[in-house]
Amino acid sequence: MQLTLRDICKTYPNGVQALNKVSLTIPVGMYGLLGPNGAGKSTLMRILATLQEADSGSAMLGELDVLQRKEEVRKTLGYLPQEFGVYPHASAHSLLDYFAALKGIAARGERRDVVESLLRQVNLWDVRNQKLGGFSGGMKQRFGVAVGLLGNPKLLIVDEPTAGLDPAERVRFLNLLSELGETSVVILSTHIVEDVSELCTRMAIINRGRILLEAQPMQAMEGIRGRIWRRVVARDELPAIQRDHGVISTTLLGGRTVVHVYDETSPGAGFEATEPDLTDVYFSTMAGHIGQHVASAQPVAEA
Ligand SMILES: Nc1ncnc2c1ncn2[C@@H]1O[C@H](COP(=O)(O)OP(=O)(O)OP(=O)(O)O)[C@@H](O)[C@H]1O
Repeated sequence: MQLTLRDICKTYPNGVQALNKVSLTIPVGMYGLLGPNGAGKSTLMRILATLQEADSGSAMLGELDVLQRKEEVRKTLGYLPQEFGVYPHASAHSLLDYFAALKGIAARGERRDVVESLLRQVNLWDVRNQKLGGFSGGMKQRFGVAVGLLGNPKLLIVDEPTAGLDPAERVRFLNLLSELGETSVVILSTHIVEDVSELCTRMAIINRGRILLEAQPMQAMEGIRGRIWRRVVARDELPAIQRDHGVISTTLLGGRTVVHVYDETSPGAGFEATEPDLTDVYFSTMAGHIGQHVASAQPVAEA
């Protein structure tokens, strides 16, 4: 089973074209959708979660038409939005039980078992009777995952999940997600490159409503090997370097500026070749050095 998107378009009434002919093939596993703020990620996630209409295009989950058969999709869908509003006075146990009932798990015994096993899975069983209002951001996220997993979804949509999590909670959360990618299509929308490089076997980069690159992270990094050059520069050298070279990113390291340049050959003295990481893939794509035509030229092997 896979999720196949074809030419999905969405323009908001104010004229913003949030999605422009988005086509993707998303197999079972963890799939990263990476892009900057305003790229269109949330719009696409909401459309796939049946919360918003596309103007045109199609989305098929196996044989199921996601854009038309909304009721059926909802039965097999888990959605973890950017902001997960919880009822602060409800306990984790009572609220999950309530959501389970809404999801159609009617028999009380079955519901009790499902709720217990999910709370254990997300490591909230010990605090099940505490009020959600007192939970940390990470605990709320994990509670959101438990809600998203009700009914064993075939399609799980996770929108910018790690924003605001401290490093330990983030690791715990990503580990939890990676367990899920074994049997379902899991789409992780994020602007954090590390979330994708740590978790996803496949990914796409989106900007201004367009898919710029569809690739496997490892292959994409391999594809730009030998073309990423690094140089540590003084701040006043930066404008000249930006003018003369294809600078894809500048970062600070211990107060110094580190420049990464995309070039087929050495850009000159002072630059050293560096092992590309997914951040280089991301910025090379955003700068237009690599893109759809490059990725599609390579056969995509099964993960
Ligand atoms: N309801 C709306 N009405 C008008 N424009 C909207 C609406 N929702 C989003 N947009 C615009 O559509 C574009 C895509 O927004 P979207 O929220 O899908 O991006 P995103 O990639 O999820 O960004 P972020 O990471 O900031 O949430 C942006 O230009 C945004 O301003």
